[in-house]
Amino acid sequence: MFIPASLSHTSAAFKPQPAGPSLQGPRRLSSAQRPVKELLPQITSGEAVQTSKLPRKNPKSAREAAVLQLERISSQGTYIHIGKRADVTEAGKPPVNGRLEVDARAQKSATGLVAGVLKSQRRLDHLLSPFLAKPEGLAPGLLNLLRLGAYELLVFNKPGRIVNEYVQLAKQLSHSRAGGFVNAVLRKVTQLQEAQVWQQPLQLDAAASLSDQLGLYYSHPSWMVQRWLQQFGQVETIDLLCANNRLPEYGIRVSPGVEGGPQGLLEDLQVRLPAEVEVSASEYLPDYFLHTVRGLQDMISMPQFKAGQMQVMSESAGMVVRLLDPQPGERILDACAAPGSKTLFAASLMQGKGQIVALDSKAARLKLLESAARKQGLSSMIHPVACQLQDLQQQHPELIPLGGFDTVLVDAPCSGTGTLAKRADLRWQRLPDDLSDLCTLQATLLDAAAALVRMRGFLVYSTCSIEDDEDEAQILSFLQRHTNFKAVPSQATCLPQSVISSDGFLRIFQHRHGIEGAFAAVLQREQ
Ligand SMILES: C[S@@+](CC[C@H](N)C(=O)[O-])C[C@H]1O[C@@H](n2cnc3c(N)ncnc32)[C@H](O)[C@@H]1O
Repeated sequence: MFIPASLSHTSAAFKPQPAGPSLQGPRRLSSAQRPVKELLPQITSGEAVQTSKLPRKNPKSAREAAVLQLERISSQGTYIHIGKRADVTEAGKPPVNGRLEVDARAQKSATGLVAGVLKSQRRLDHLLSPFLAKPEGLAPGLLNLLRLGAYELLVFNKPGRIVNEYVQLAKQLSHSRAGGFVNAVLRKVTQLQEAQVWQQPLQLDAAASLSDQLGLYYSHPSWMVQRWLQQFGQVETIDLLCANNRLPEYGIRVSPGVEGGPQGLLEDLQVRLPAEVEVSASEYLPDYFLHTVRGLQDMISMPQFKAGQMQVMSESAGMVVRLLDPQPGERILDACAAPGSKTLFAASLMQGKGQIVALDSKAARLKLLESAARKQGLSSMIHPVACQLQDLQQQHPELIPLGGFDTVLVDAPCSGTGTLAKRADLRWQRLPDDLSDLCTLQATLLDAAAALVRMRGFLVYSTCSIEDDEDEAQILSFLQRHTNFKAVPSQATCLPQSVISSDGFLRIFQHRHGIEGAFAAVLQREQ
């Protein structure tokens, strides 16, 4: 079956073109696709390219920085995306290889290359594999370098002379003979570039599994695609895969004290922002957020950002806080708080009155929350605690108000499948078994949280997942275990109707709403 280009909703990086050969690899290899081993047996089968060194500590160019970032992701799972401090990893620690020496522009283009390679990885590997005698034996440094070269050639259609840049990089990072190997492989890739292989539209083969074919073409793991096919059907799954491959857009929360709110800030910013920046008031939370389609780096280099007048935060996360509806004077427990964007937004709505206990099991991530709270002048309202939620009663009984908290937020650890456009690496880091482990943890956290809610108080559960098991099914199962709680349907008073499901939950899908996928439910304790 042929999927017409109009169904593909592709980004610039995935522009469909008129008909071409099937996405299944050719059955007979053309000369362009014969393994390089036949040309360079002494290299591909030898030790030289199997033992490439890690890149230097301080990269000098965007491409070298990109290899370094890809190495970090493979070895430490640390993905640094635009909008995050480049010297702090997801775990809240400085990256082991230290600061990058490249300037901000080169760093930005390195980050773009890395995200592009990660989002195209499966298809790139498939196209590279006929040229590699033993792809699994290649040192990761060299494989990542080939992926980057193939990405620039095939997706960006860069001229063939960039092959030489990758050859020099391979020699510098690895071994002089690796240069010859990279040259041979990337020369083969330029032949695929000339044949416009990347631009060929998806053609489905009835004999092969749909999830494998979509997974390969749109570079996602087949198990994820399989789940979404069951949940959404074929056409919507393709929309979802395309949405995950688009460039991410970012929400910007505007601090409450800013004169004129988001609109006022926008007018202030427009005087200084370069013309190519695309930013407007948020469609979903116009009183609190801006939405940046392009130019986040420019936004965060503005003095208003440094002065704490705006913070990077997804509008989906913002809507969870609107559901939480924090009121001045309340005692709130944010049970999975770090790095703290929801705690900070909630505190900023409480007009300086009340207290939020910001608990998280990871002390390093809580440090980020503490420093942001200081910067935003909210420290006096936020009490950070490094502790597992299940241990709070035992370890810190003094933090629990008599009768319980007015509201407890469980922003649970989850698969993050709503955030795949931003977290380009996540699709490869998640494994099918993670889902059942995460569901078990989410249920444990919900049970522990239930015991901390006061009578007639609220429990708000949220995820940035679009998986039913972690969302609706998790809540239905909680309500069966805790018959003293009831679900409170969300009203369209503080949120647009379009994000509220027929069950009354907050339900955002990236391909339907154009912002990060998320879920939230409000539950009330009745007895
Ligand atoms: C989705 S993140 C929270 C994001 C945060 N609410 C925000 O808006 O910035 C989930 C958090 O749960 C924390 N966590 C995991 N297991 C936990 C546990 N047993 N008790 C408390 N926190 C836990 C993780 O360390 C992680 O920071």
